[in-house]
Amino acid sequence: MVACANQDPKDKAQDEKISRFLSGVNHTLMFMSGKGGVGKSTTAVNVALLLSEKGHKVGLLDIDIHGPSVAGLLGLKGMPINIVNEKIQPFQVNDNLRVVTFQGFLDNPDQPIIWRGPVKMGVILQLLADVDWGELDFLIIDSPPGTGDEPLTVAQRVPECRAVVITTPQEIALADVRKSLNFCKQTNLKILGIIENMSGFVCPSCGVRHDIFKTGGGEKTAEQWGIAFLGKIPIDPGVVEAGDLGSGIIKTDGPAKSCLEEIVRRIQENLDSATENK
Ligand SMILES: Nc1ncnc2c1ncn2[C@@H]1O[C@H](COP(=O)(O)OP(=O)(O)OP(=O)(O)O)[C@@H](O)[C@H]1O
Repeated sequence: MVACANQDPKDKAQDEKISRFLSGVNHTLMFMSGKGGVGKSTTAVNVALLLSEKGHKVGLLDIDIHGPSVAGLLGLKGMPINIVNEKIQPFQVNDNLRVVTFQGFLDNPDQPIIWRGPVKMGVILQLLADVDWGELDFLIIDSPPGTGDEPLTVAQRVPECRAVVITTPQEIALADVRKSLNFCKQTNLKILGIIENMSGFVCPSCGVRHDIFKTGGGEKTAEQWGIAFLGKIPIDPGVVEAGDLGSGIIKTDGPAKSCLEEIVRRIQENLDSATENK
């Protein structure tokens, strides 16, 4: 059930502000998942890094208020937030990648955020409306798992946004993904496609493949729902290492890197054909 309140005049002004601030952004993608821990932030961060390495201007916005991971995955823990003329200045990670995460506002990153919905929504709206992104080819939004205030705010306030849904292949994750897909339908959030993460593991010592969380569930779900399948990423210890070091998958040479490169290619292809068919 989607509980959408009637639009308040204040909302209209806020919406205008959001579209003004995002007017220089070509594509906005929200990375979502039904279940926690399926690798949504890892995928979002690495897709952003790979796009930026290809020369695209990329913004990465972490709207996971309770468990932000983007700063850690990029090795940026403790980065301060810079505000100039009341506009949040994104942190420059490389020539083409700029990042904003709520973590930058916290003095102590280990302090839990204990807020109710309206306060949280105010912060998310501020992260959408007050960041000085400038011109971007891609804005990638990393949302927390599930269908709460954070993805709902983006779905309602950023009409040009498209969802990229991450899942692992086993039924317990797919059951929650179906909720995410229904959420997209009910909020009219366009879906760019599904990514299946942690899809099989090839033992580096003996070369035998083990489908630890099964395989193919994300692809099958995409087929059943008539949604694009963007690709599979295997379990790769290099991904964990890159995440813990904050270095990004770009610096690894395991099997996940080539799969992510292929996924980035499909994301671009699908966006191009979506734009042509507009
Ligand atoms: N393909 C993979 N192979 C191995 N480990 C992975 C893979 N994808 C993600 N991981 C690891 O799984 C853990 C969880 O990943 P991540 O934080 O990206 O998940 P999430 O879905 O964003 O979680 P949250 O519920 O906090 O939003 C991390 O330690 C990450 O390194």
